[in-house]
This record gives sequence, C-alpha cells and structure tokens, in this order.
Amino acid sequence: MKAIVLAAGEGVRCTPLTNTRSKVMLPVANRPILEYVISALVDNGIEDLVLVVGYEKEKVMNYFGDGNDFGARITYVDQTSQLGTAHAIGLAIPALGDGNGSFLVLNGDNIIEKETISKLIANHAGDATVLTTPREKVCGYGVVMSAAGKVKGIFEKPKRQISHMINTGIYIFNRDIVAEIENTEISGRGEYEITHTLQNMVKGNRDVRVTVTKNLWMDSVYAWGLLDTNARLLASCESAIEDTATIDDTATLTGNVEIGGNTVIRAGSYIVGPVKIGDNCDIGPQVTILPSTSIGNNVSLGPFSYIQDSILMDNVRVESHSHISESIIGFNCNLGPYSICEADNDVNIEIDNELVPVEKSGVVIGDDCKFGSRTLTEAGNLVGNNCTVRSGTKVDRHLPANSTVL
Ligand SMILES: CC(=O)N[C@H]1[C@@H](OP(=O)(O)OP(=O)(O)OC[C@H]2O[C@@H](n3ccc(=O)[nH]c3=O)[C@H](O)[C@@H]2O)O[C@H](CO)[C@@H](O)[C@@H]1O
Repeated sequence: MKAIVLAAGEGVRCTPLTNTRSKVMLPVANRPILEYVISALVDNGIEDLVLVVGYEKEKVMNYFGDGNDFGARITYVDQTSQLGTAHAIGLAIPALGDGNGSFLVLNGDNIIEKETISKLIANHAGDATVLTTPREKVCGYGVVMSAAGKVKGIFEKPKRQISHMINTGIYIFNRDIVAEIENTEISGRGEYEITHTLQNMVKGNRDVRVTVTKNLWMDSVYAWGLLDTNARLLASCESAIEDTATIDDTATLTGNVEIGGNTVIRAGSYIVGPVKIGDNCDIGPQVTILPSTSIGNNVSLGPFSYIQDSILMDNVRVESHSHISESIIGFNCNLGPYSICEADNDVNIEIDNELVPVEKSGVVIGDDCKFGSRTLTEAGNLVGNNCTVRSGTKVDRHLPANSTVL
C-alpha cells in the first residue's frame, strides 16, 4: 500500500512558531512532527510516500530529501495554494502511479506511532475507512457518528458536541475517491474539505467504514500544545549518551537522559529525565534541567540557569541565572543573564480576539529574538519572530514580529 501525507498547510494557530516553518516541521522531542508520521508508516512496511508540500516547502524537502535516510521513497507534489484537504489529496493521487489499489491518507501535523495505523490497515473494507479516536473535548475537530462500524455522518468542527469520536485525519480510500473529490463543493470555510467529500459519500449510501484507535494520536492545536506532546514523547525516551559527549564527574543525571554528540555537561549540573539534549550543546556549570525538557542542537545554557518542562530549539543561547518554565523558545534566540520566562496556572491566552483557557502555561518565543539581561516575560504571552527586548523590561502582552521593547 502507498500513502499520501498532507504537509502543505501553514498551521496558523501555532503562530508565532509557524511564521518561519510549517507546523509539520516543528520539533517535539527533537524531531519534526512529520518525522513521527513517516516512521509510523515505514514501521508498517509503507515506504512509497507522496508528500504534498506548499507553505515553506523547501524546509520540508531539504530535511527529508528523497526519503532514503528515513527508510522511505518520497515523491513531492506541490500544492501552490492551500485550497483544502480534498484539493491536496486530489492533486496527489496521480503521483501514486498506476494501479487500482487502495491507499492511505494522513495529516502530516499529528503525532502517531506504528500501532495507531496498524489496525486501520488490517481492517479496511468498503469504499473508505476513517480512523477515529475518542476525546472528551472535540472542539476544533471533525467528528464522526457511526453505527455497527459504518459512518453515519462526518461533520467538520461542529458548534455542538454531537459525538465524542474525532476524525484523526487518517483514512484509507479506494481509487474511485477521485470522482467524489472532483464533485466536492467549496465549504462554508472556503476550502475543499475531505470531510465534506466523505459526508457526500455517506449521503449517497457509499460504504464508508470506521476504525477506532486508542493508540497514540496527538495534535497540538496551538503552539503551547507542543509541550504536552513533548512530555508524552519524552516519557518513552531511554538513556543514551553519545561517546563524544563529555559529562563532568560532579554532574548528576537521573532518570532517562539522552545526550547528543560533542555536548558538554559542566560541573555541578543537575539533570532529571526525561530530558533530551542535542548535539554540540554547552550546558553549565551548575545548570538545573528538570523533566520534560527537550533541548535542540548547538544550545548553550549559562551558569545557574534553570529549565523545566520546556522546548528549546536549535542555536538558542541562555545566559547565566535565567529561569525558563513551561515555555517554548524558537530557533536562534538569545536570552541575556537573569531572563525569566514565567509559568502560571489557569492562564487565558488571547488568540484571534478569543480567550483560550490553558491549565498551565509559560511563554512562546518565536525565532531570532534577543532579550537583554533581567527581562521578565509573563505567563501566557507570545513573542513574534525577531523581537528585541531591552534589559530590565517586562513583556506583559503578546509582541508582534519585529517589535522592540524599550
Ligand atoms: C477538512 C479536514 O480535513 N478536517 C480535518 C483536519 O482538520 P484541521 O483543521 O486540523 O486541518 P488542517 O488545515 O490543519 O490540515 C490538516 C493537514 O492537511 C494539510 N493541508 C491542509 C490544507 C491544504 O490545502 N493542504 C494541506 O496539505 C496540513 O498541512 C495538515 O498537515 O484534521 C483534523 C485532525 O487533526 C480532523 O479532525 C478534521 O476533520
């Protein structure tokens, strides 16, 4: 079986992190989200992949190349305008090549594992099979109503909670889906949506089936949601220290800690796993890193800094005595001495004029930001790319890209 993976969208709700790369390329536990999808497919013996790319496509193509390094053979299809998931699938089907066999379709921006899709592959029958998973809160997803294994209705982001089964965005289709996609009208949201195609099929009495998974399926709707995904993935990481890493005898490592090549952990540092640290990092002396933290490549953490439950992307520099909790720091950021990224409980984060309640949150900082010394960024604030925050100042609201706080 071959697979189409949808990776052309931006992931606007994950701004500011998606201003420079698409959501599928955001790192969790030090790997881009899309890499987990590709691994799950390859682990199921599905190696021929058609990847639909568009927004920031070079970053996807440069990372995955022809797929060989990931055990796959990747053909890219360029969706120059992101007109919706049905449109993306319709563009990709010709690249599957000849043959009438059924094929898988997956969103590239959800985290899955091998077992998530094994049962779907084994169970497919009828004209299409939709993979669903139960969720208490279904807001922001497509939901599926079914009886005796057949889909009775699939509704995109309904206002009312009409079902607890959400559409995972993973399907198996027969090739004759092409005609159904061609007949799909544009939705009220202005997109050609595959859920609309499926609903038309259900109404036309086509045989649309459902398979339920309770295996790993995670979606970070907003940027800060990456922290939960990161914690979940780190929970299964194992201790592994590259031969070229140097750990000072006075450093303490407990729990599962992964340390990359040429990374140095200096005297008195205290690391409690699960924690992942990439290559060429310079940590310490006297740094504390608590669970569930992922630190990318080429990161330096200055003396007495403290990091917990956070994601630091590549090339971040955190200077001495800084404190980072429940936060995400984008690529190439520089935080001066005594920088604080604060976390708090029950924070309301404003997105598109709506307040989104979050149980616990720190801050999200986009790429290329520079913070001076003694800055305080209050919980629940999003800092756009390329901002400058001068020494001794407080960030108490969202900052648009390229802002300077004096
Ligand atoms: C219409 C539709 O399919 N809705 C499903 C989609 O919603 P959701 O709103 O999450 O759909 P997104 O717009 O995020 O797109 C899903 C995936 O398709 C890609 N993409 C999207 C549009 C496009 O023109 N080209 C493209 O390649 C995106 O990069 C992403 O990887 O996934 C949810 C699961 O996460 C499901 O519950 C929703 O039922």
